[in-house]
Amino acid sequence: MAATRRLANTVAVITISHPPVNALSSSVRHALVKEFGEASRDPKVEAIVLNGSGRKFSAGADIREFGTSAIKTVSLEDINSTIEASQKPVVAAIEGIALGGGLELALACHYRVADIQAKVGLPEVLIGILPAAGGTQRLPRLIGVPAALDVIVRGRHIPASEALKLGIVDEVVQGNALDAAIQLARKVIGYPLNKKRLSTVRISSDSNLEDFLDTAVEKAKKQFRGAKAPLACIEAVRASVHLSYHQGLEKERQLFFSLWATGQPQAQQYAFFSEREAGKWTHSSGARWDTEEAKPIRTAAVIGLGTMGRGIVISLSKAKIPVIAIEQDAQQLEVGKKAVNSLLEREAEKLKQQGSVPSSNLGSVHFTLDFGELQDVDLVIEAVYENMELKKEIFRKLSSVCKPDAFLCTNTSGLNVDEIASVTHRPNQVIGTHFFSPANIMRLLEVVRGQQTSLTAIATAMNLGKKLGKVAVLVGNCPLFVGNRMLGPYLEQASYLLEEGYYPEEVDQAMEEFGFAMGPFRMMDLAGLDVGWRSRTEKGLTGAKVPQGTPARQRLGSRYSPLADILCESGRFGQKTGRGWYQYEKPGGRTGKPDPWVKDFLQKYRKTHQIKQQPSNPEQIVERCAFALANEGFRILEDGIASCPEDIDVIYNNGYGWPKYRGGPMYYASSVGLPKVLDTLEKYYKANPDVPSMKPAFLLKKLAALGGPPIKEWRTQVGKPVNKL
Ligand SMILES: CC/C=C\C/C=C/C(=O)SCCNC(=O)CCNC(=O)[C@H](O)C(C)(C)COP(=O)(O)OP(=O)(O)OC[C@H]1O[C@@H](n2cnc3c(N)ncnc32)[C@H](O)[C@@H]1OP(=O)(O)O
Repeated sequence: MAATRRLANTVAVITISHPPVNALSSSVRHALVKEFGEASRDPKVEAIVLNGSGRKFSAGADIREFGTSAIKTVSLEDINSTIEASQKPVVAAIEGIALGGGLELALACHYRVADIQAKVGLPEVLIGILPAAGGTQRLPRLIGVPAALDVIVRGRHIPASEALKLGIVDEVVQGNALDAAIQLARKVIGYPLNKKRLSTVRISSDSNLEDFLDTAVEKAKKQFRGAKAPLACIEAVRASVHLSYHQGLEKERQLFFSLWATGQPQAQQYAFFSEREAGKWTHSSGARWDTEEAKPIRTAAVIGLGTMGRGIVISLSKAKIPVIAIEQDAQQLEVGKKAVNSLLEREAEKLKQQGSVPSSNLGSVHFTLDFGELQDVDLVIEAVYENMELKKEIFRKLSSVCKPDAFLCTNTSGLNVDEIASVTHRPNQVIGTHFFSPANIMRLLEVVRGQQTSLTAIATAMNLGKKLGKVAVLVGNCPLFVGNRMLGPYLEQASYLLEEGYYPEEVDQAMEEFGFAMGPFRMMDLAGLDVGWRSRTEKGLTGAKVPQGTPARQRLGSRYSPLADILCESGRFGQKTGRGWYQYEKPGGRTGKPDPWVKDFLQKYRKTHQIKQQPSNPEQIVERCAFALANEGFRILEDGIASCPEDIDVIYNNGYGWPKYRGGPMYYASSVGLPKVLDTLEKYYKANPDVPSMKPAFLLKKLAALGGPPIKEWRTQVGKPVNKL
């Protein structure tokens, strides 16, 4: 049964029952109509309470129904209108979650009681739509336009205590929200309900409100670059100010359909489900997320307190895992300790504001220089800088100090996990955990499986990722893994574009208008140009190891751009030195301005090398950079380094600033059309046979020959996996 009804004296309790999250599917909506109708007609019933089974009110509309005929049967807003118009008081008992349509349903009730652990919100914007069951009209009428706009446009999950302050709920209880709701329902029998019907409330407008809404539009355009849903949300809320409730509803409905027509909701909903699928890893042996048991991680250690290590310590502490933090000398330990403690203070402050007690919600952090203290920890994460010899030295030590069943993780961004594991006595317990900077904020975790990594180690690392609130994606072991490997051809194209006549700010602007959080040159300046330079020097691509007589723009017979090397040779490492592809106000400065030095340097460089200049075409910038990414993604699938295109997209959406409303590079390729992607790459490669990264991948050709099947069918075409996963 999708909803059940029982009688508690004169109060009917209607319980939504659709595990795991009580999504308001067509069958639930039908059941609600039936149960609510019967309760309303039953003369023994004087009040009605609405709750959800499994201590969850509801996660809202069933997202899988969007775009299907099921969504057209029984509209949620019709149910909401019926509830609001009820002559008997209706109380929502909110436990766990009331999100999206779930909160819209609760807003139609006359009263709302929430359990202290509950979270409420209207997160539709995060899946590319707007609250379209009256939410954009009722919430501003309840809590005012500014507060409602913040809730709707940011889509955040609001803790019950804050919801009470905002006025979204009437009561928050420590104990049983259902009992409290029944009590309240009994108490209000016979009270007038008119003021409790939000659709009847009028919002008074003034010029300040108009200015506020106009500013919100400008802010949203900058903040959400290219995403349509936040702007539609603001338009809908604006309608609540100017229009009657019913006209506002009509506007909400129109905005919903116009958003749907942009294709952004489909991409964001694909991204939503892909994230959930990433947790359901499978292994070529047949083992899966639901057959392998993760070991509990009660204590952990982090080696190295640089930027990455600090973020990882905070992540573990926020997941209530006590951490031992190690540095190599007293001075570095002191610096790291200060930085970690200041971040922890900020976290504690946030917890206090949410009404939580920091000491019981943050794991303790103990700082030491002594590896001997690691003998009892369940898991260690090494986070020193990218140097194979240093990492091996640390893993040798860990192997002899840590208890035999402790897991040893390396936070490498691309080094060989097998080589690191080879110096230990327990390569089966060694696994890559590639965090993204800042590790306490970024959601992505690449879990890198080595040849000998055990299934238990995989299950444990994936589970730890979830516990840290991250999206963990299992990938195979190859140089640079998935995300950074794809970055290679992308950055290569960006550099070639500079050689051919563009400037860093033009390439960045095109990619940022496409929706990237940051264009390639801003990204390199932020990360530090010296990182790639060091790696290229080690590989003999630049510096003293390059054989005499090698042409400046060629390595091993392929095209090579030395631009970044030349910048580094001039001491331009990016933000940290105050100069890179841009100039900054000071070393460590954040605001980059186009640099006349770079312009002059590029002009001279092009002249020296007599490079043919391309006419300016921002579309070409996007095509070359985005298709280079996707092409490498196809190769990664062929190699068995990622198990499906969805995983690659999850990595790009959560770790590399790819715009979620474009789904990810593989989804984007699919939506542009694989034959077109293939054709563009083929033309480019024919004209530039010295750029092997743009040679169309075999899998791309195979899928394009099939006419570009939907992305969910690609998996079957990948062929026999190379068993890297
Ligand atoms: C025409 C009417 C138009 C508009 C009106 C209303 C619109 C809406 O309500 S849109 C939906 C708004 N709600 C959300 O965006 C919430 C989305 N869900 C979540 O944020 C999370 O799932 C959660 C906080 C509810 C639970 O998180 P967690 O405990 O970590 O579990 P999972 O995320 O793994 O989810 C478990 C399971 O449930 C599926 N699921 C979650 N929400 C929905 C949903 N709204 N519709 C359909 N399915 C949902 C999720 O995919 C997982 O299932 P699978 O493992 O099979 O994928």
